[in-house]
Amino acid sequence: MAVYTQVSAEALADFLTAYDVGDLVAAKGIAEGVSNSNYLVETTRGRFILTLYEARTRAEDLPWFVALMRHLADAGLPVARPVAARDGGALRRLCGRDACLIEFLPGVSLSTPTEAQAAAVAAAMAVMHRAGEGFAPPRANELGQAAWRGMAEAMGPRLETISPGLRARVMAEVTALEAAWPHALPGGVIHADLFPDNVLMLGGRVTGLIDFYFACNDLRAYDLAVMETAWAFDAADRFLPGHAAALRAGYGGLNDAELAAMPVLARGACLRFLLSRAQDWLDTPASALVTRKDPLSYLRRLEHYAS
Ligand SMILES: Nc1ncnc2c1ncn2[C@@H]1O[C@H](COP(=O)(O)OP(=O)(O)OP(=O)(O)O)[C@@H](O)[C@H]1O
Ligand SMILES: N[C@@H](CCO)C(=O)O
Repeated sequence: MAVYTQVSAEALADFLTAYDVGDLVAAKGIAEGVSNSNYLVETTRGRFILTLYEARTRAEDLPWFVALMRHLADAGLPVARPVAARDGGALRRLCGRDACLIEFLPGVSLSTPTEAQAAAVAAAMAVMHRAGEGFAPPRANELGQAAWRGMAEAMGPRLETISPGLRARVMAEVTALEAAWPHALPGGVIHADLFPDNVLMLGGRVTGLIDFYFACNDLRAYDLAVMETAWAFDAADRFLPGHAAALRAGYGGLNDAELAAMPVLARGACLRFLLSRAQDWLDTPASALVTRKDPLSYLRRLEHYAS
């Protein structure tokens, strides 16, 4: 359950007085998510999401994320707008954490999206990429290709406790991708984590793109490759070619170099999530309330592309 920081009703009511959002009616913690604490807050004026940023999200990056969310919402995308307090700021402190009150968006996250739903989200991603063209300054991808060797080496032999042979497999992949990475493809602002649990939908309509806390500047086609690794496999890690084709068709407009690079980009995406999940796996005790995501699911997806 992703409520690391407990907020009392008194503290929340006091926090809300900084905003022009009415009075507190109800609040409850949201179980989904692993990185930050989220509450659904209802006031006399409507519903909001309150996010308290935990250790993984760096405080100095928050103004960039807030500005990006506003920029994309202004461009007409279904992105939640951070609410400005009476003093104009969107970021405040609450219970010792940086906190942000965010517009509530309707919709639900899908556990088994259809091909048509995957295509609709990829189309929304293409619009998001175009809308990001006017956004500055750039923000480097801290979990991008240049970071993978360091992440793998920092875990070193501990990778073997997840699965025997994992360390050598990961290091070989790091080296292979260093040689094959297509650095020259078109770049821009990307979401970098657009998994089904970061999209809200009502039927075939995309009603929310959420969780921009890994957003950065990187290769646009890499963003689509991240989507493919998350949307085009079933729960048993079997590849779903129809979903992959729907994603590419929905996104549209990939040039020949991007299309040719997709298998390498998807291998990179698999390695990125294998590495971050392995970090979480090793750093989170099995007894913690947060559900650890399985790194080996991403090893199986990696082998689909590497074999
Ligand atoms: N703007 C919003 N409108 C409606 N619901 C939202 C909104 N933002 C977040 N949620 C809900 O809160 C849940 C957790 O949000 P989010 O995915 O941002 O958390 P997180 O801990 O940062 O995520 P992650 O596990 O991907 O790191 C979502 O699954 C969704 O149910
Ligand atoms: N979407 C990620 C978690 C946040 O990076 C995963 O499934 O591993």
